[in-house]
Amino acid sequence: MSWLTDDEDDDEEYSEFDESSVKVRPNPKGSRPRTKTRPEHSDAVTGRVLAIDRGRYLVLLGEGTDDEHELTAARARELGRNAIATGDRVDVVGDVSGAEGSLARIVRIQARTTLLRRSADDTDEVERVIVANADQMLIVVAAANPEPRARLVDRYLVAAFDAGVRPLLCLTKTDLADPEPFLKNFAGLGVTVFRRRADDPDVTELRRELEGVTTVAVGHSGVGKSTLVNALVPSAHRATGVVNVVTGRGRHTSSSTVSLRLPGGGWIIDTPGIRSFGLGHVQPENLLRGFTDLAAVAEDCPRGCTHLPDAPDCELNEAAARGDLNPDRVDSLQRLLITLAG
Ligand SMILES: Nc1nc2c(ncn2[C@@H]2O[C@H](COP(=O)(O)OP(=O)(O)OP(=O)(O)O)[C@@H](O)[C@H]2O)c(=O)[nH]1
Ligand SMILES: [Zn+2]
Repeated sequence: MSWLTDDEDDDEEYSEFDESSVKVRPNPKGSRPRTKTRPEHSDAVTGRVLAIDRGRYLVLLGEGTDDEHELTAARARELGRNAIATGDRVDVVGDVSGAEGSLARIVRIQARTTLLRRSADDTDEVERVIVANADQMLIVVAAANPEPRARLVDRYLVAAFDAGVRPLLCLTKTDLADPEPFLKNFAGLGVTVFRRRADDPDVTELRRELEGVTTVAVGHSGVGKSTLVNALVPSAHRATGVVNVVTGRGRHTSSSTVSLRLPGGGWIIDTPGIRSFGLGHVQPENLLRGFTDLAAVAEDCPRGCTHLPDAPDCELNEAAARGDLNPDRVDSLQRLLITLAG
């Protein structure tokens, strides 16, 4: 069990092994090593972190080449407390053969395109990195059993927009309930929505949206995320053996974050159910990044404008009132801002 499971106690259990607990830094690039004495490691090779378990990193080298192979690595001391996340591109030295029993060393983390984080709770400024370099976040929600909660989806959306990751919404178990009333909550967001039922094997549409990019799948336990991932990646059961490669022990796969290659190219990173998705590290202004149309208008807002419905002279509210902006869209942003404030 790991910190990403649905059980908070496990969070503690894992934390002893978890090196991804770092203080918030205003500059995400601050996570790159900056020691003057850093050796060059000119022989280092770059790979993709597929999975992490107890201080061991499963790294894919030579991706897409004839020499593609996995290896297990530990972090070099010089990385200090800089967190390495699944999806990170890392520079590796030492025995990079991937041979049985070999252990390489990660000496550098390459600059990230995106970084998905969470805090333990909303007041906590200690953040944990969940996934690096994801292009998209597939938010999986069941139409019923468990009942969908707009607030939880809002929180995922906030995290995605903050991270600069494109959110997608997938409603599962549509055989159990009509998802449309729930989906009305998100109408103004312009998020692409997929509807799924496990008795329909066709995932072509969703697969097309995931091809060639890296998507992190998130969802509360029991929503049918594993069922969905297995439909997307038919060999997932074999491939999720990566966790066993890392630990050398049998371990239930859905208790750790794993990277799975999609048949048409691209990656899906499956995270176990996350119960708490603290947003203590998110700056409200960062949310606007996901709303480029609104961000342009908000440039004319007074300094420090909250953009909430009662904000004086807020250009978003005024433009919506004038009919220059879609009020649904402004509402959606405001709901997320309220989520963050509340
Ligand atoms: N009726 C119905 N049941 C489904 C559907 N998809 C999944 N289920 C069932 O829902 C339950 C949970 O599915 P999982 O795929 O294990 O859910 P999960 O989100 O991966 O849950 P964790 O493994 O706890 O993270 C299982 O009993 C599935 O058979 C669906 O489309 N319709
Ligand atoms: Zn404003």
